[in-house]
Formats: sequence, C-alpha cells, structure tokens
Amino acid sequence: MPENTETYSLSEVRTNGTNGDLLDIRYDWDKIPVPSSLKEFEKRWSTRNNPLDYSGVWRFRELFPFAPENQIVTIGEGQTVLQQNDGVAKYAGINSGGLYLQYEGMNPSGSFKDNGMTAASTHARMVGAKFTACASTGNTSASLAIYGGITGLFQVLVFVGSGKIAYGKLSQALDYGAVTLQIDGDFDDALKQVRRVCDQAGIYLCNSVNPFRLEGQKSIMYRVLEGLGWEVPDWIVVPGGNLGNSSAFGKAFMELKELGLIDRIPRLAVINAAGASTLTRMYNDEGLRWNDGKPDQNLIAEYFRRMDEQDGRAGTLASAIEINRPVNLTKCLRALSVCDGVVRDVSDEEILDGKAQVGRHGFGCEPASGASVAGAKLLREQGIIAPSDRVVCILTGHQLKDPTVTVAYHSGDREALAKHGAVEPHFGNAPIRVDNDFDKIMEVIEQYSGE
Ligand SMILES: Cc1ncc(COP(=O)(O)O)c(C=O)c1O
Ligand SMILES: N[C@@H](CCOP(=O)(O)O)C(=O)O
Repeated sequence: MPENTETYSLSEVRTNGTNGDLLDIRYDWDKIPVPSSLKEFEKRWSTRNNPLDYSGVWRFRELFPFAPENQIVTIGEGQTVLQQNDGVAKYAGINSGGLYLQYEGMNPSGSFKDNGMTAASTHARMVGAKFTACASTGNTSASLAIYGGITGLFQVLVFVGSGKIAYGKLSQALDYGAVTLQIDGDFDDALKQVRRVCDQAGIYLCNSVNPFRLEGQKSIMYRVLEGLGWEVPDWIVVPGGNLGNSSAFGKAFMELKELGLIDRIPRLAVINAAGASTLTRMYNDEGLRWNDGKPDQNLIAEYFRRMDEQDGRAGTLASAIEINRPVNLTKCLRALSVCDGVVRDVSDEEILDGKAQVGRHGFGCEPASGASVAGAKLLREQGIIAPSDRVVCILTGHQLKDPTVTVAYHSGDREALAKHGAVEPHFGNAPIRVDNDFDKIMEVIEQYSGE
C-alpha cells in the first residue's frame, strides 16, 4: 500500500490497486465539516435527533464520511460498553482502576464485525450490489448474514473451512439465511477462493480486504475514547487474526491526530495465538516494518515460502484467529508504526485462562478475545506495560459464540482441549454431578453456603 499512487471513484467495486496492494480510504478533510472537538459527538447519544445516532458507529459519521445519509445501512450496531474491571486488572498485574474491557459482544451478531459490516453493507448498497460474500472463521459470516437477512438488500454467500467454525457462529449464518459453502480447507484457503469467486462473478466481497469495512471498525476506538471521557489510554490491546481491527485502530488514531482531535496516540499491542503467529514472527523475528507503505516484499515472500514448505496450517483453539496469512499485514504494520506498537503471541492455555478471568469478573467473551487479556498480562510481566498504565483490552466476541471450548475448559476435558497441544484448565468450574435426591443436593449446597 504505497502512499497515494492511485485513486479510484467511490462507485467502483475493488479491493486492490493495480499493484495488488489493498486500497485505503482517504478523505479531503479540508472539505468536510468535522466537529471541532470529540465532545460534540457525545450529545448525539443523549439527543438522538437523527435515527443514525442510534448506531454506535454512525453517530461518528463525520469521521468516515463516504456515504450519503439516505444510503446508510444500520441495524443498531455499536451499542457496546467499556467496563473498568479490577478482577481482570489484578490478574494481569495492573493497578486497580487501570484496566478496561471494551466488550464488542453486545453487537447484534455478537462480535465486533458489525462495526465494519454496517459500513461495507452501506457501500454495497451505494454500488447496487445484490449479492455479497465472505470467507469466515464464523463471526464475519454471522455478521454479513444478519445484515443481508434483516435488510433484505442482498443475498449472502459464505465460505467456511471444514471443522473450523464454532457451532454458535455457524448456526447464525444458517439461521440468517446465508448460502453456506463448507470447503475442504481452512480459513486461508476459503479466503483465497472467495476472492477469486467475487472477482470473476462480480460479487461484492465483505471481508476485511474491503476498505469500507475497516472505516466502520474505526468507531470501536471512538467509543473507547468516549468511555474514557475523551482521554487517551496508554494501551490498546487487541487479538490479531486477519489484522483488520488493528489496522482500523491505527488509522483511527492517525486521523484523529491529523485532525487535532487528540493530542497523543496510545500504544497498540497486537496479540496472536501461538499457533497462528505470522505477524509475531515477521515483526519480532524478521524485523518487518511499514517503511512508508513498502515493507520488504522479499522478506514476506520468503517467509510464506518457508511456511508452505512446512505445511503452514494455523492451529489454535481460538478458531477466530486461526489465520496464518493475514491479508491486512501491511496496513497493520502502518498501525504499529503510528502507535509505537508491539506484537506478542500467547499459548492456547494463556488465552483460555485469560478468557476464564473475563468470564469470572466481567461479561465473558469467546476464546480469541481472551488473547487480549493474556497479552496484557504477558506485556506487564515483561515490564512493557507498567502497573500504573491505563490499558484497554478489546473483547472482540460474545461469550456464547464457542460454548464447546468453554465447557471443555471448565470441565477439565484435557482431551478436547489438546487439539493443538496440552492445555491445563486452571480455573475450572465444572458442573457438579449430584444424585436426583433432595438431601444429597442440600449437602452439596451447604458446602458452598458458607463462602
Ligand atoms: C472474535 C474475534 N476476535 C479477533 C479476530 C481477529 O480480528 P482481526 O482479523 O481484525 O485481526 C476475529 C476475526 O478475525 C474474531 O472473530
Ligand atoms: N475471524 C474472522 C476472520 C475473517 O476476517 P475478516 O476480518 O477478513 O472478515 C471471521 O470471523 O471470519
């Protein structure tokens, strides 16, 4: 994505420039009336004078002004919450009052994807698309399917890998009426196929290669700032899969700074699963950097060549981030450069322990989201995050998305958890088996009543 080499009209449907780099949306801010302070946006929620203000995404519409208001497709997404959480702070080694969880599970389809899908669906409508598609580990498909289903604006086609999708998510796509193709491969294979299919058949693609989708995902950061009274935190910690979120967050902060709406930028930590750690390996081991939009292509090609030689399949229980060929790699490198970022990977065990803490003390989350808490803990242990820092962990998906992994963890089902290596379930809260007998039930309850 070299800077400013090509320009395309809003009415064109494309994800890449002629050189193959993903497109990026740019605005001529001099021509757009942007509020002079972020506080102005606050009034939107209290007054809700415009139906668009019911959306936690579109009430910030001046910060991604690509759509006429009458074309905007919204289903009330982005009404999410920033929760200060001392239980999780203690676990991560952060001072009381310093850790926040941004819970994106409250979106209509139960994940952060709706922030982006409302924007991609809007652009799809602007160009008259009747058929949309995505590849998915589950959440993108659930999100696209709900937008297609509720609005009736377009038919939805979904590609998923075999055995790679949590049932909660698959059931959403089916229920919302998406045509679902389960292909013999993983997410990386499914994305490759859907990109070809969309190109050839003129279907509108809604994965994070779609630059409009990332515009909507910027709003997660606007809401975090709003939740903090417009103060900039020290850290944003986010799980990394296809790297759309981290890319969008970096762009959000870059633009807010350019517009003079914030005076400093938080640091960004992107957390991979150890079994899907392309970014970690490339950033930390190979030293890959943004370099004015021209990261070393030879280094990238060589990395993937070696990966292919060794089979290169991603493997983690956090299926949402089981991705080894992140399409937004270059944009994420920009975000890391803008935000003085760091990248880490954490084991499945650390992810599930982090997730259990979020469940114990907060709204709960799906496995991939636990990576942000595990990442914050690791960075704290490494002395990179200070105990006094203000840290926001992004919880990307709802607790109910992947009950199989959650129940296996709490029940101590090591066999089920061992898919990608041994996982010790530390904070198990297994169901207690008890006879169908009143006295025996009372005996069990008495053991707990003194606590
Ligand atoms: C729940 C969840 N968390 C994290 C991610 C990773 O986000 P990204 O692809 O934007 O890096 C995904 C999907 O990609 C997801 O579904
Ligand atoms: N976890 C994702 C993977 C696809 O990512 P996308 O951001 O490119 O759509 C999913 O839920 O499918």
